[in-house]
Amino acid sequence: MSDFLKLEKLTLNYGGPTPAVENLDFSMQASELVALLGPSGCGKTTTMRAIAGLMKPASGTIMLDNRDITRVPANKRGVGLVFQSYALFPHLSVFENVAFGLRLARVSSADIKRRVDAVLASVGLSHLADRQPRELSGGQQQRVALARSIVVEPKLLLLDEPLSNLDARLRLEMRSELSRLQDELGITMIYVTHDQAEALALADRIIVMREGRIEQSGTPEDIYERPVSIFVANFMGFENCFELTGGKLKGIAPAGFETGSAAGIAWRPHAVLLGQGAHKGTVVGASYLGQVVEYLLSTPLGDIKAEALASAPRHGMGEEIAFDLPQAGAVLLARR
Ligand SMILES: Nc1ncnc2c1ncn2[C@@H]1O[C@H](COP(=O)(O)OP(=O)(O)OP(=O)(O)O)[C@@H](O)[C@H]1O
Repeated sequence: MSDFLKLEKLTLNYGGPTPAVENLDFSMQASELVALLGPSGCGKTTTMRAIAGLMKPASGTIMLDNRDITRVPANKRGVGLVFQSYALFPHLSVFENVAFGLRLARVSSADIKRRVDAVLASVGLSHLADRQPRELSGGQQQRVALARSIVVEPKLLLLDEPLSNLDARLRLEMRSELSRLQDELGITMIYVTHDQAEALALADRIIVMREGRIEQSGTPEDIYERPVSIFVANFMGFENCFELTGGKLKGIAPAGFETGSAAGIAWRPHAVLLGQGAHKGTVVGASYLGQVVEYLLSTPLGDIKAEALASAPRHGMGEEIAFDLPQAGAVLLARR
């Protein structure tokens, strides 16, 4: 299968001493949903701007559907963009907001009616077609923005933190809605987020970016279970990440397993065994999280976060507890 979108050695510069994005290579297939994940400032939005045609690359090429679009104007690329601020036209109804792009393209009134009705139905807004944006909730406005981008049938839809203005419940609702739309319509999408849970829930593939470069690319399972570096592990909730020197953690060889040439090792809080093991730590923090209590231990290895069932006997501040960092649940990290 040939690549639907292919970025080759893409370098993007705002004129500063270091490029915002450097030598980026990635490709995706039609109908794939790729999440671009990474901390603030790593170059996610900049990459999207370049794909959308809002920014000229310093070097490199962008191919979309077998066509070099590197120098094609934004409005001729067939790329749709949805930002976190949905910027609807305040004086137009929901229907007219969604119809806007089709009117510009001089689509016939009958076709506009058919296409807008279909898209409004698919985002569950048919009953609100005559409302003005100010009469809608944040989530509904975001759905109008989404409908407006989908209705023009872009080859590629770019979503830049589209849910970040919504409250937690709406985010969840919209997340499953996006997932359903993606399945139903098979739109090729790139989804920018710095929320790992959102990326895991939505994406076929995740690309983790760091300082303008790709740190790791893989399926959600790859990224969540097999991070390649301390950076990715930290980002994916391995809150106990340690550098290894000569296979040892602070001079101590992790008991019972080979660390080989790994540069780091990591455990999630739930993988740390509390109440038994060769290590000792002092409780310096405890947070009740509902199902579990998360303890922060001060230990000779550094701070350790460990979880215990909330139903288990609680540990008090200042208490010394034994703990184990077992092989099961540890990941070895090839890079820092
Ligand atoms: N208009 C601009 N002018 C100059 N530098 C910029 C501009 N926009 C972004 N940058 C810089 O480019 C780098 C990448 O920024 P970008 O907005 O792509 O990051 P991001 O990963 O999308 O971050 P966030 O999650 O905060 O949106 C950062 O170092 C940022 O400071």
